[in-house]
Amino acid sequence: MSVLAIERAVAINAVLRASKVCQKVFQSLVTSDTVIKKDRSPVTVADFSAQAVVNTILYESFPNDPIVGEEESGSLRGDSGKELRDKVLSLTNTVLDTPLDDKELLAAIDRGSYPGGSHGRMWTIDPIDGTMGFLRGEQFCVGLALIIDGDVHISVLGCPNLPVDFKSPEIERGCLFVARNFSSTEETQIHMADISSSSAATFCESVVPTHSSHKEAAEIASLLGITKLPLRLDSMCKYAAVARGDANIYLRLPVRIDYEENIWDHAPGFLVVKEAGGIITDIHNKPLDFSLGRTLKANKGIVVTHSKIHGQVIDAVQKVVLKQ
Ligand SMILES: Nc1ncnc2c1ncn2[C@@H]1O[C@H](COP(=O)(O)OS(=O)(=O)O)[C@@H](OP(=O)(O)O)[C@H]1O
Ligand SMILES: [Mg+2]
Ligand SMILES: [Mg+2]
Ligand SMILES: [Mg+2]
Repeated sequence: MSVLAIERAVAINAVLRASKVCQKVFQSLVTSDTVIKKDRSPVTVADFSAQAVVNTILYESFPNDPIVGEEESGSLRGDSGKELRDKVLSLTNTVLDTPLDDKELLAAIDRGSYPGGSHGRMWTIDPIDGTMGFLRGEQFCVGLALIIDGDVHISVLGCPNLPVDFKSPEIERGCLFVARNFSSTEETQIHMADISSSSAATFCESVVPTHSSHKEAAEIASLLGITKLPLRLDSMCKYAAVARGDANIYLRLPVRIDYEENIWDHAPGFLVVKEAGGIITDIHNKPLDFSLGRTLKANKGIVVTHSKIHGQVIDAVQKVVLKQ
């Protein structure tokens, strides 16, 4: 059996079940299923439930592994949280083999409170990445990664709404990306599209302009001679799109100087791209450092490309963003 084969299988099971939760909610979401967090971002019953599902499944197999998860159970507690808690609980129990009670649900969600760091094993989970895309009925994903001593070793991205083929999106949707170790006959190996000149590239960016500067991305595209329209996708589906050749560049350009990217927003996508042959750095051309806690404190922004054009793209990014 290959290295970390059990972790890989458990992670796939966890992400598939959490993706099922998201799909169930997706068809019947109402306003009261969503709360606005302190940073004014939304979180839905599906985010809480998907985190409870993943954390429960991880705990069954790896009770000693800490978890860095996006969500916490504060708004599900007490009398004020009862309505939401009941919804999250019944949703969670539709996909688990052994049902949880109230207390176990809250404990499962809060098992994601690990502060992160540079030593040993830890999982990181984004139960729904692209919650705004999820609410719009567009792209979102469930992202899970295993980090050991600061390096990402396993990652799984469940993308329930992603077309299997962008050329015919109406035919089939729903993709699961797994890194690393291509293994079975049911899996298809993906690669970055080969490209030698950045002018021929398609670039990916966030849908929401407060998550990544559209204006600066357009200036970078113009410097590189790119004429194709950007592919705007919510969530780590952007990493997946670049990894399988739908696009060639993913730019995440800081809008706020004080914003630190979360490790769960990038570790799962990072390994999918890396294994498909891509290069991932920040706008300073520094490698991403997942060993510094819950955020990528030492990095600013994200630049993902094929190795052949990474230098050209970084030069353009630095001219526009850093005025170098
Ligand atoms: N200011 C700022 N800058 C950069 N990133 C931010 C910012 N604010 C929030 N976030 C995080 O963005 C995550 C989703 O962004 P995406 O680019 O993947 O999707 S989107 O197109 O913007 O919806 C989103 O992840 P989810 O909360 O899991 O959806 C946030 O963690
Ligand atoms: Mg969020
Ligand atoms: Mg996210
Ligand atoms: Mg999220």
